[in-house]
Amino acid sequence: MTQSLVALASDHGAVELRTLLRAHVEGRGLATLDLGADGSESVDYPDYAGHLAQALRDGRASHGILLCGTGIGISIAINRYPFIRAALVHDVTGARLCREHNDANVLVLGGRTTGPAVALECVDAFLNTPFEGGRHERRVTKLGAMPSL
Ligand SMILES: O=C(CO)[C@H](O)[C@H](O)COP(=O)(O)O
Repeated sequence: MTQSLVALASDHGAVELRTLLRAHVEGRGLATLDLGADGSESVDYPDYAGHLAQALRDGRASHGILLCGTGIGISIAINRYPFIRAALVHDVTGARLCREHNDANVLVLGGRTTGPAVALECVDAFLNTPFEGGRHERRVTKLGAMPSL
C-alpha cells in the first residue's frame, strides 16, 4: 500500500484521539491533512465525513482516518459515497483484514470507545497492510458497482 498523504477528520467526540493519531502518522514520515473539527464545540459528523470524502475525491489524500464518538455515525455517513470503502474497527485484526480483504481506503475509529493504545495499533496495521487481491478483487469491484434499488 502506498500512502502519499493521509487525511484525518473527526467530530467533537474524538478530537484528542485524532490529534494523537495525526502525530503518530507524521512520526512514520507520512504527510497528513487535518480537516478538523477544532476544539470541543459540538459539530455534526456527516459534515466531517463529507470533508474527508471530498479530499479523497480531489486527490488531496490517498487514505483517510475518520473518527466520531463511536465511529458509527461517521462510518455510515462516509460509506454513502461509492468510491469510499470505510471500515469501522475495534481491534488490530479488523484493521489488518479491512486492508487485506476489503481494500479499505478509510479507517474509522471511535474516540469514546477505543483507547489510544489500540487505536495506534489499528493505524499501524491499516497503514502497513497491503490489499491481498485474488478472490477479494472481484468482491471489491462489486462494491464499487452496487445496483441502485
Ligand atoms: O458517535 C457519534 C455518532 O455515531 C457522535 O460522536 C455522537 O453521537 C455525538 O454525541 P454528542 O452530541 O452527545 O456529543
